Amino acid sequence: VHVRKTACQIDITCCSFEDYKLTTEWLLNQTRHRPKVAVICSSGLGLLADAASNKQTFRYQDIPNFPVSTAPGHEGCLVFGTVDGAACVFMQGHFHLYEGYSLCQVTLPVRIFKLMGVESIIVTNASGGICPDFKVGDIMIIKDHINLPGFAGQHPLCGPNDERFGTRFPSMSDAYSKDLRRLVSEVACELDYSSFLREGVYCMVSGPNFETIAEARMLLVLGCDSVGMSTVPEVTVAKHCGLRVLGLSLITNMVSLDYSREEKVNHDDVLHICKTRAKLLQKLVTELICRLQQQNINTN
Ligand SMILES: O=P(O)(O)O[C@@H]1C[C@H](O)[C@@H](CO)O1
Ligand SMILES: Nc1nc2[nH]cnc2c(=O)[nH]1
Repeated sequence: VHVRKTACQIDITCCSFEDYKLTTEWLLNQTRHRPKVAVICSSGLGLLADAASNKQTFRYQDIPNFPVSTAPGHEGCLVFGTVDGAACVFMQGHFHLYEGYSLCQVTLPVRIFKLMGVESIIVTNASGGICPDFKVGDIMIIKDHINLPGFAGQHPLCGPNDERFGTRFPSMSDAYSKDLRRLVSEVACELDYSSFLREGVYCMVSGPNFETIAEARMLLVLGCDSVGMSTVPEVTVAKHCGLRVLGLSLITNMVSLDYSREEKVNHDDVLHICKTRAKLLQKLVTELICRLQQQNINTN
């Protein structure tokens, strides 16, 4: 892991291809699992890994080059296991800009998954609802995103491009796989989730503060349906290296658009809603992985 200067002379920590390879080989030497699906579990959603069997767990602090989770509600464990015979890897907790990590560190696991042979990645997060039709507890399939830090140069692909991962100028017009979105909506309908299933645009802000009312109003005008502090860097890097991406966002609070509203959002409430909805999300993600596995069997 190296420290280098960006064009504006900010020190950023970044990784070389050899760093990614070293961590990948270290993990592959410790486990027999060869996952095709990776799941990033956000704040309070580590439980998504509980449905896996034959589990093997590594603490982030024990994995070479891995950052450690400092955000409350993030267990900081990498869990390998099988779901309905499909080998998967789950990140129980992920990394955020507001923790002081560079976007290279935030996205490091995604490139390791790629080198391991992962093909599809399911990214989850907790977010605040901007769309007035949304309700707390809704599950939003991410259709698209707005990379607000990226507009200001905080972008995980800034710096020298390594062609072994992907092209210098990747397209992001189809960042979230249409097939996976269709499949997850079918699964959600069968599970009778339609009354709280949404689809929309997720906007990333750096955090760590929640939005001012003026910022929330601006996000509404910009076409955002929900806002959070993660996901976009991981998705951008996943898309860059050719992974199929599905994003699921749990609406944990409604963002205030009104100066007269007294209610204030806080992280404990976010974690509480995650806890109450984690089982539902777990069922959805597990069923989706089973379907992907069946499709694989049928197409091979
Ligand atoms: O890890 P995610 O993005 O799901 O967590 C959200 C954003 C902040 O980390 C935190 C705010 O409560 O929840
Ligand atoms: N930025 C932001 N992140 C969140 N994560 C969960 N809720 C929120 C929210 O209201 N705003």
